[in-house]
Amino acid sequence: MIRLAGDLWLGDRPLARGLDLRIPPGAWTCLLGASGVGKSTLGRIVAGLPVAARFRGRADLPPPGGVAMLGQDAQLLPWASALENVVIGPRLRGEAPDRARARGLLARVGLAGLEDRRPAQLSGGQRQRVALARTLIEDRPVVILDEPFSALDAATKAAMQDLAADLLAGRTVILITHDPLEAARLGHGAWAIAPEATRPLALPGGPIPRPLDAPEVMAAQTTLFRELSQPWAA
Ligand SMILES: Nc1ncnc2c1ncn2[C@@H]1O[C@H](COP(=O)(O)OP(=O)(O)OP(=O)(O)O)[C@@H](O)[C@H]1O
Repeated sequence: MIRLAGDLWLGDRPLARGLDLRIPPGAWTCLLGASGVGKSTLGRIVAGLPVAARFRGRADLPPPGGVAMLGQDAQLLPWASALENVVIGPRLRGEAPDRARARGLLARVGLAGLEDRRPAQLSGGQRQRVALARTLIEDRPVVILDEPFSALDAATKAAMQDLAADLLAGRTVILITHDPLEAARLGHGAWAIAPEATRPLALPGGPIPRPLDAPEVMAAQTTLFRELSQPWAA
């Protein structure tokens, strides 16, 4: 279980106090909360990446090298093909890239035949799928998704959510999102992070991805939206 219990500070200013995040293994946990409260920072702390903020408290984190991260912007190298972008991690580490596996992953994300395209020759959704394949090739037990679908149109977003739920099944996933519907579809658990406290949010049960139009998903979306719009009761 990944756990962060304590306070997050930026210089002499508290960002989020009273954090008590528990992230169970093998499940999807969503982090929601106002812009600037520190969600991406928490994701980066779990990933062992540098952050501007300081965390004070108890941190049970995955072992180094155990985390892969996918952000809102695919951050692909513009001059490299889709295939070369997928193998960029091994190449940067000086390892022999497994291009056959990269091709297989591109096929799994629906990009067979587009391996040689540059990012500028792909749609936004296709670029995010390349980034998802790049995340998958790392084969890490913990995956952090930092608003990975937020720039996509509604239909592409739903398709990417389905794909990610399928391909990341069984892993520990932290999904940072502003979208209550996304949390209602994909979360096994969810936390609302606010400056003064963190609290668990109620989600529907059952397997993910939950259907967009399931009554319990639509009801959860409304409840989450209301909860996140309320002034915080610490
Ligand atoms: N490199 C940096 N240097 C200084 N301050 C930073 C840096 N990166 C982030 N911050 C600040 O840290 C705080 C938390 O940022 P973070 O990106 O974690 O928030 P967030 O909750 O993910 O926001 P959003 O939902 O808008 O993405 C913000 O106030 C931000 O301005």
